[in-house]
Parts: sequence; C-alpha cells; structure tokens
Amino acid sequence: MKLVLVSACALLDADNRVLIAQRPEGKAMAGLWEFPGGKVESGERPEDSLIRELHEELGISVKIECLAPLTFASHAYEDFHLLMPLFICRRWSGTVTGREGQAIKWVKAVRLRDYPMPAADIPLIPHLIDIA
Ligand SMILES: Nc1nc2c([nH]c(=O)n2[C@@H]2O[C@H](COP(=O)(O)OP(=O)(O)OP(=O)(O)O)[C@@H](O)[C@H]2O)c(=O)[nH]1
Repeated sequence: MKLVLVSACALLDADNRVLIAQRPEGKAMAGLWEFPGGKVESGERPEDSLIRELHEELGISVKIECLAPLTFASHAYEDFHLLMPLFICRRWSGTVTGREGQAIKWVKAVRLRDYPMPAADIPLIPHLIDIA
C-alpha cells in the first residue's frame, strides 16, 4: 500500500477556536471539513510544506517556530495509507482567507463533531478538545 505523508495544521485563535476548511467540489472527499495542509513533496520538510500550503490556501505567513507538533493520524484508506502529522499554530501574520474558493470556519473543538470530516481526522478531535 502506498504511504502518503500529509502535513496538517490546527490554527487556533485567541478563543481557542480551530480553523477548518471545506474540500471543494471535484476533489476526492469533496464537502468534508479538514485541517489546512497538504502532501509533503519529496525533499521537503513537513514544516516547510505546511508553511507553503498555509500561504497558498489561506494567505497567511507562519514562522517555523510557531508550529508545535500535537499528534498524528495514521489511517488506512482504500487506496493509500495516510500518515498525517498535526501541528498547532497560534501565531501568524496576515488575515486568514479561503484563497482557493474553499469555505472556512472557526469552531470550538467540542463542536468539531458537528462537521463531517475525513475518517483519518476523527481520532484527532479529542486531542484538540484537551488543549482547548
Ligand atoms: N489537508 C488535509 N488533508 C487531509 C486531512 N484528512 C485527510 O484524510 N486528508 C487527506 O490527505 C490528502 C491531502 O492531500 P492534498 O489536499 O494535498 O491533495 P488533494 O486531495 O487536494 O489532491 P492533489 O493534490 O493530488 O490534487 C487527501 O487525500 C486528503 O483527503 C486533513 O485534515 N487535512
């Protein structure tokens, strides 16, 4: 089975709300809410890949020292195995904007279960509730 490495980030605002973004129509798992991030390209560090994706997807600049590891997801999808480190970040510059037409929402960690998320993300929710 192919192993796919994806870096993801839980951005937290001053009220400890978490940012989720909705996967656009036409993509795999369209409509589901996920943490911003994306595939780590070969030769790239997971942190650098995440910083690049946060800029592309949300228009914000994040410094590497503002990313802290929280936990990870390891999930067998039908066609690949996902390994996804989840970082948290409380400091960035710029205004969070859905730059690729994706809907975004700030939600309390205890409300995350109200939003359909990819299967790999479900076990991550309690970790976010713990730090809220
Ligand atoms: N960014 C992100 N991806 C997630 C999460 N949970 C999860 O299962 N994934 C999966 O991890 C992969 C992330 O890849 P991606 O966003 O870079 O790529 P993509 O599906 O847009 O495809 P493409 O870049 O090949 O067009 C997808 O298969 C996505 O469904 C999550 O919370 N955030």
